[in-house]
Amino acid sequence: MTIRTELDGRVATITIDRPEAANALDAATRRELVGAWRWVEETAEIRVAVLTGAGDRVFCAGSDLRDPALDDFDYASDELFGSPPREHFHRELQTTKPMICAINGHALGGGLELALLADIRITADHAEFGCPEVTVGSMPGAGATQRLPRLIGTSAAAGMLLTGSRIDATEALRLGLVSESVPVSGLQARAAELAAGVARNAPLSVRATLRALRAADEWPLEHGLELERHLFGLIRSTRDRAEGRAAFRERRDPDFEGR
Ligand SMILES: CCCCCCCCCCCCC[C@H](O)CC(=O)SCCNC(=O)CCNC(=O)[C@H](O)C(C)(C)COP(=O)(O)OP(=O)(O)OC[C@H]1O[C@@H](n2cnc3c(N)ncnc32)[C@H](O)[C@@H]1OP(=O)(O)O
Repeated sequence: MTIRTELDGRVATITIDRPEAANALDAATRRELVGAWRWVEETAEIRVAVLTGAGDRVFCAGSDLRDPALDDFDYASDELFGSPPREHFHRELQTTKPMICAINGHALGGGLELALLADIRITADHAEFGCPEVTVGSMPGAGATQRLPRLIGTSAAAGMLLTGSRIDATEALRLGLVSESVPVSGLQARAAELAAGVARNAPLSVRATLRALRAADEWPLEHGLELERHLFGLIRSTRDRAEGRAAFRERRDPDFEGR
């Protein structure tokens, strides 16, 4: 097993555990990672997930350049990614629950692309970020060409993707690629604090907010506002909204049940 999963109350942690290979993603690890993603999605008590890597040097070095099984890997035909049809395979790469990425070191290629799937990214301050695919005759294949420019701007993304150059944690913070940069010794504790801050909130409210938030990257403003209005209407009728208002009036902590 090269993907470790842990559950602490309502917080799941997924760890890429191949430090001897810079946490690179060979075929087996990819399959285990998809399985972990699905576990998060299907486990009712999980309200938020943290994705991180083993060790304190590399988060993930991307695709395993030494795995012969990947030499002619084709997403379209692979039973893992080929269905649903290729054009939707990226939908497989996101859960409906919030994902925090605790970037414990260098995030390169597919490793950066995994981090881009998260909703909140915090990094160790020694980490470097890049997509070196073009330097090894490949190209980003798990979303960087679409997600990175939306996050940091086309010019900054082009500078990284076309040269294969890396940026450090300070630059990643300045560009908004990450929201926080901390010493690696405090990274997991900070990720756990953020995760707890999400897990204590009304789960339906969090998931509705996340759904609308994710649309902001892809939808025209008017459509996004319409989605927000629609979701707001649904949340208005939940038991948890009534509980939240009652708890405020009675000066007590709310007891959210996710309904
Ligand atoms: C629902 C969710 C499911 C998600 C499933 C999967 C999602 C899709 C992800 C697939 C990826 C898509 C395609 C992707 O866009 C393409 C790529 O990623 S191409 C690969 C790009 N990466 C690189 O080029 C990084 C190369 N490595 C380095 O630059 C350095 O190794 C490092 C990472 C900066 C670390 O440097 P150091 O600390 O100095 O350590 P070493 O270099 O000595 O490495 C240690 C050890 O690890 C081995 N190693 C490093 N990188 C890789 C790698 N990419 N593949 C295989 N092995 C790697 C290195 O050889 C050393 O091994 P040793 O020699 O000690 O045996």
